[in-house]
Amino acid sequence: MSDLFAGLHADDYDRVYGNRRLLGRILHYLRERRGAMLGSAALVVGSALLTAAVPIVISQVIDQVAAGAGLGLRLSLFVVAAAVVAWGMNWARQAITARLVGDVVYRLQCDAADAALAKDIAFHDRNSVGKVLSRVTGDTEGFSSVMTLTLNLLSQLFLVLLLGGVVFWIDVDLGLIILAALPLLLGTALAFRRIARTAAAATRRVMARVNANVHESMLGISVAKGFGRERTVYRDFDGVNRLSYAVYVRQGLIYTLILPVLTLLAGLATAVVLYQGGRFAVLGRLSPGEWYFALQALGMLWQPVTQAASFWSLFQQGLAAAERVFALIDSEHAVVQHGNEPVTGLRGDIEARGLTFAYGPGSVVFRGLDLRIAARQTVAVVGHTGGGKSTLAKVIARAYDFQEGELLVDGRDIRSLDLRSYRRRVGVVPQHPFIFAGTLAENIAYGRPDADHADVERAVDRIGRRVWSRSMPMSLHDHLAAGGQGVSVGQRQLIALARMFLREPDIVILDEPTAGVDPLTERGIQNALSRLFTDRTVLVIAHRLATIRRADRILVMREGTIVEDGGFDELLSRDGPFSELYATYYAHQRPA
Ligand SMILES: Nc1ncnc2c1ncn2[C@@H]1O[C@H](COP(=O)(O)OP(=O)(O)OP(=O)(O)O)[C@@H](O)[C@H]1O
Repeated sequence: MSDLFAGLHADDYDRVYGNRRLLGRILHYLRERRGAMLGSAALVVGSALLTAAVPIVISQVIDQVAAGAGLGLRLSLFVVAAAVVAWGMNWARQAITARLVGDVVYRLQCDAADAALAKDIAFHDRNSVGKVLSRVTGDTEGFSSVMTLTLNLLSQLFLVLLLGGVVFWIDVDLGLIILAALPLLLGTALAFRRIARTAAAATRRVMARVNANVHESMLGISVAKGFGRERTVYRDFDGVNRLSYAVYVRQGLIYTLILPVLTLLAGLATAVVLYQGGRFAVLGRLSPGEWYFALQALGMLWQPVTQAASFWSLFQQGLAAAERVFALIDSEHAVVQHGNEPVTGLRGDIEARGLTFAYGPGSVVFRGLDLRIAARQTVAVVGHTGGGKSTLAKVIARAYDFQEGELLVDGRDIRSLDLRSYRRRVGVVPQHPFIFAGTLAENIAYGRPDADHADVERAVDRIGRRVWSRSMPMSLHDHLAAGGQGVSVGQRQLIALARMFLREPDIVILDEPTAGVDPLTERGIQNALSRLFTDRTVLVIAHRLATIRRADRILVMREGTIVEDGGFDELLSRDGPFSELYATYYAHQRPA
């Protein structure tokens, strides 16, 4: 069994909080709802007093009857009235609790979504969409149940203290008997606590894994179908599902032990109080009414404790869920800035000095890289796959932080610049630009929501009306689906370029698509690119001959090192890595 769970270890964003820290985080959210908490506390006191009054009054009635003093109709009516008012108070308390929990969960979901959005790309590389989704939604819901449960239990705790106090007041020895049983019960519940909590954490993680698996399978369903790999996808799912089954069964077996053990202990304690209370009553130390009250009080005392234990599974799952949400909110950013100097505009001078970057232990991409790109230069980065071209671009775009060396932009340490305003001045055009749900115009204006329709039209003009209207049959008002179904690679690139023209970044980082577009569209894209490339620094991961010809400078990357650096004609004449690359890859391309 232990091997089976070996993969379900906590990762960086899944750390285990100590109890005190976890409580502190929960209280942080409750503190803001102080008014509701106070109202709820007042109702707890009121309803507990009335609930406790009922067995006290009944014991009085019993004693009156035993003493032959009549039925005590007024006292009986009081019992009814007290029960009704206590019910009303309980209802009001639960209504306040529902509101309170709703408010806290709303805030928690906002914070979790905000944290997920603020995380750097390194985080999103390591955590699948399904995993993040299950934290922002499923885990916050899990936490809401633990809050409701805890607030209800806290209200019962007050009743427990009240009833316990009255039993002590009636007879200290009887009180001590009940008190002696409590540690036994609590000790047993606590013994289950640790093991149940570990099981609950494993359950949440395995659920996140199942969600992530289904999500990713569905994302890649067209590729899977294209290669006829549905059975493999199913087998992968089955593996995760079997693990989930095993984790759930183990959790179920642990929880089924808790309630019967606690009920057994409760039964034993009742027998002792029944026997001892009966003896005291026979000896005249207790009245029959007091004996009845002690038994009633014991029943009412066990109730919240056994309830707590029977809800233990939910409680543990909720705590584990809360822990995971807080871990997401509290996790540190991989991209760390040392300063926040605002960036209003960049000349676009980029310099790397002894730059070392690794995605993780053992995956160093470049070590001690030196590079200088002058402002307004167009630099084409070429090289075999896996050479580190995209990684260099991502580090300059500040999607990832580097480990050693320096990266200067306009002579300023990149870490001293305000991240948000720096990113605003850097435009990234990925190979497959993402299309959001919305109109074509909204997609173009994505990076500048303040842009009006005339701005969008101007951006399209800068791409070139002829190429635009030839390649884009849809109008600017047409609606596009999220993910861009029905939008071709070339169309995506044109949309992304229009986004850049609208945004006017000072540094452009562009990853050319490798998928072929027709020669006419390619020529259109190339013309648009040459307009985009003027007056700004451009780093382009080039796959097209036309692009590398247009570049001021070409960098050839191999295994994280720049093996050649120079102009097109210069490199071609050298008979080095570039001319080799040219002969095998670029020479056959038609000039655009
Ligand atoms: N997110 C990641 N986590 C870990 N390793 C990565 C990650 N992305 C890339 N790598 C590794 O870093 C190295 C450089 O990858 P990079 O994507 O920068 O190469 P590239 O030259 O852009 O390749 P291509 O032309 O295929 O896009 C490769 O060995 C790759 O496996």
